[in-house]
Amino acid sequence: MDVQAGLLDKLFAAGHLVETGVQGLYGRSGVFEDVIARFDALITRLGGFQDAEVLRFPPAMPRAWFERSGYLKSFPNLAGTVHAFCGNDHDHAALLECLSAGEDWTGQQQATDIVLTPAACYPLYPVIARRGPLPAEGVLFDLQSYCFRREPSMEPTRQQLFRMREYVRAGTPEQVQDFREQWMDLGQKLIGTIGLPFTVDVANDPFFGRAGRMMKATQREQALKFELLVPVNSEASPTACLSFNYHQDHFGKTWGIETATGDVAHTACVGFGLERVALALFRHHGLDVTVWPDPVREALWGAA
Ligand SMILES: Nc1ncnc2c1ncn2[C@@H]1O[C@H](COP(=O)(O)OP(=O)(O)OP(=O)(O)O)[C@@H](O)[C@H]1O
Ligand SMILES: [Zn+2]
Repeated sequence: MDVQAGLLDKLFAAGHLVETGVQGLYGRSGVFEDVIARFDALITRLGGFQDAEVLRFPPAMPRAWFERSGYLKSFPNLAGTVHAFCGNDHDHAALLECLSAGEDWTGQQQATDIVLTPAACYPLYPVIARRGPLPAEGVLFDLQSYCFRREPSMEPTRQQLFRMREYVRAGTPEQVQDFREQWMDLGQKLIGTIGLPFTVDVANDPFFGRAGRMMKATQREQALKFELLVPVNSEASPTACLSFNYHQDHFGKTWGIETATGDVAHTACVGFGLERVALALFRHHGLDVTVWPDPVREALWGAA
């Protein structure tokens, strides 16, 4: 049974999400934002023992970094590029004419040197590489960004602009694998603390096209991606709220990141889908946060 066929409508009616007419592009209420901020802070408290370096990027990155990252090879359909008007007075007049005639005016737009960030960790790898070889203990970063993916959907959990909090580790294979193991435990503890039912399962990224089929199979065989899933839209297909990714030497090779001993660095990241966790909380504990179970309120807002 589809337990929450009307979840999106309920969220609109409660004012937690604000409709724009575009699927997956929503405004958020103050309460919704507060839930996100509290959950974000809970992650920080849980991860506080790690001494991660905090970095924040705007939700866009240099096109040159994006091109080199390999994203277009794997996910061309999800990418979002920033285009802008680069014309003269004549082109401006033509644009306005198209606009008022209800015709396509976007032919005037040209690609800029900026693209939208597809995952919070994408702008980080070139920055790590630029700093030179890693220290012997490796490095750990704390990131958060709005991310764009062109995947319009009626499911409130699949948005085109959403926030991802991440911890990203770079170092030796042992260091990054230990990190991922540790966060697979901590992630389950975290979601348990806020009273959500979950399962953890091996997963794959949505690699594009025929070549992508092979990559999906390999990723699963090698157990490079795990997801923590919570039923939100339906019990039958639970939603990935956290993901635990081991990239092996993919980004190390792409960006020339070296360990202290001169080997290609390995990387891993744990990603928290902030909107998805907030939506899971509303789905399971109700649309009114003041009546959420005491332990959940305590975990998010502290003791009353
Ligand atoms: N379209 C989206 N809307 C909201 N949150 C998302 C979306 N895509 C991913 N996320 C969140 O960001 C986290 C990290 O992104 P990741 O690339 O691992 O997701 P994903 O495996 O592509 O998700 P899915 O399999 O559902 O498409 C996910 O665990 C999820 O919580
Ligand atoms: Zn990542």
